[in-house]
Amino acid sequence: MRLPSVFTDRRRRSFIRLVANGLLQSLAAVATLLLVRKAFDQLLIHGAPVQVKGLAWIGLGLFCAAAGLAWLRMLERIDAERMGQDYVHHIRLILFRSLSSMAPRALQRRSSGAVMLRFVGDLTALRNWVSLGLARILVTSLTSLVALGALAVLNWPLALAVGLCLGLGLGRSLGLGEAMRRTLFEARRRRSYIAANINEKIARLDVVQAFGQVKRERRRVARQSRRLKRAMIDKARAAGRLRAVAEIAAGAAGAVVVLIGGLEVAAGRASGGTVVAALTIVGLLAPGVRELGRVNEFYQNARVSRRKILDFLKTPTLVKELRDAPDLVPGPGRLEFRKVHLDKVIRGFSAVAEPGRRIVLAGPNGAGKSTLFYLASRLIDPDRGRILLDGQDLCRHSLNSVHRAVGLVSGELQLLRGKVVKNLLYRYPEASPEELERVKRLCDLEQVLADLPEGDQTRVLEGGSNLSVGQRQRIALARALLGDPPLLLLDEADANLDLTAGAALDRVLAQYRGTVLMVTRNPERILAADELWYMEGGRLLEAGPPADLRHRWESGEGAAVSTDAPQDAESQPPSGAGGDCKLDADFL
Ligand SMILES: Nc1ncnc2c1ncn2[C@@H]1O[C@H](COP(=O)(O)OP(=O)(O)OP(=O)(O)O)[C@@H](O)[C@H]1O
Repeated sequence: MRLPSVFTDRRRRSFIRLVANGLLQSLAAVATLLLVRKAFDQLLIHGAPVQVKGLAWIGLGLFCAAAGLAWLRMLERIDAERMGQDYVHHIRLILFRSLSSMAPRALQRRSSGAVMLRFVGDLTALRNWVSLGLARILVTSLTSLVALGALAVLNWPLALAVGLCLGLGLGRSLGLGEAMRRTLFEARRRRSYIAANINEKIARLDVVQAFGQVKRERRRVARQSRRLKRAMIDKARAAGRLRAVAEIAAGAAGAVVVLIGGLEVAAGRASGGTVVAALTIVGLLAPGVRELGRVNEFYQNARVSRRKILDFLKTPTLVKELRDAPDLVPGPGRLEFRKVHLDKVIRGFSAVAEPGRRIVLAGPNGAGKSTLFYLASRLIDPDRGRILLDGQDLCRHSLNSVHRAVGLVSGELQLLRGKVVKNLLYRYPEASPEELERVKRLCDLEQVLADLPEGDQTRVLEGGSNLSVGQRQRIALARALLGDPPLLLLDEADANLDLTAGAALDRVLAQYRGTVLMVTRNPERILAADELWYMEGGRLLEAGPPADLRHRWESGEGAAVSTDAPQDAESQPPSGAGGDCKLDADFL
């Protein structure tokens, strides 16, 4: 994978403008060179009367050249920023496209602080390199080459000496690049650690306080901050060295002009005006050369950022969207798992949920229930096997159409910042007002909304933190039901509901026409279901009407795998858990 080139699309225009700008700046520098030389050689001859009119014209010319240079540098800055910002905008969209198609579990492997650094720190580094680095190199090298060329026409030893000083300075600063890169890398590593830690503590401050670990966390941040401080100072030291080299190069260029210029004048090969003009040129080029010292810093920074961004873009998506995949056509909601495997979490799971059935998924912690929901809602694709909704393989249809067909409620899917109504409509923004009203009625949301200060216009904070857990769950349930998907997945959606809210959920279960797969710990709801699938270690061990299973388990009968769908060899319960296994009926 590669990042797009800087010089493509609209940025090419900025680049061409920068080249033209550099050439015009060179002309202004050459004009300055010639005017200064003329002033000192022809008009200010020692002992001759001062030619005020001629001097006035030269003064005006110098002013125009300086004003022109100032204007060109202003335009240079704007074009350079445009080129940098356009590039960063492009990369930001690539990053977000990649982020938004990542499976949540793949993203969770990275800390959110580190992910934020890709969007903030790394993009700033790329922008600095393009706007302040590349553009500066372009304009400064053009101006320097043309100005030194003009000086060479007047006196080549002077031009050669100035060119050598500046060139050696540049070479030395490039030589310091490796040390600069090392310190940059360390500073970024330290910044990433502290960002990840603080980011986590912002989200989990309640955990820190509830367990009385405030002091310890402060000490940890102090330690990380001290290390970051040291790394940043090392980085500043390396950057300082680079700048010092550029300063020395600019200063040395001035000194050699005086030295070689003096020798050339003494030898009669150069006029005093040429030497003064050469000094003026060094003065004009010096700021650009000093900035070139920073360019290396920008370059090294951008190199590390580029690597980090590429590394982030390589994060496996866990979900592959086929090119031109057709949309899934919603049907009555028949869900079938066919020998599904996923990374030792789900092992040869096969089962069928017939349309309109209410199925409870049960099993101990870590059995793979939530993972199965992730698979059925295509937040992950299986390694092997197929999942079919109304006979259509989820993996072979467009992601959007699959997400439309499946409503998922899970503690993992929190509310987003914005109004309640925005959250309700999030899954199906084009829903009609009638559809929204239908779902509000179905979920008995009126009472929940009446309790909120501004009804459905109430602002929800990040994660819904200003709402009670039950209120959040009821809004999340309505969000999942909007658009009437044929399949509803409820992952402990009733975990925090009071009696009224629980009754509202039961009404939804009674009235909803599609198929429901749910994880619940509520015994009445389990017994009211049409079927119970019991799983352990990613395998389906038992399936059947809940009352039958309870009866068998209470009578101490061993559980045998029994489901409509055939189980493959790997999906058979391991010895001791299959024909002989004694399932714990406590959850009933
Ligand atoms: N975000 C994740 N990334 C990687 N693996 C995960 C992730 N979440 C869960 N797992 C793994 O998947 C396995 C099944 O977890 P899952 O959450 O599906 O179980 P569960 O049956 O829903 O458990 P519980 O009843 O505790 O919610 C676990 O062993 C866990 O290690």
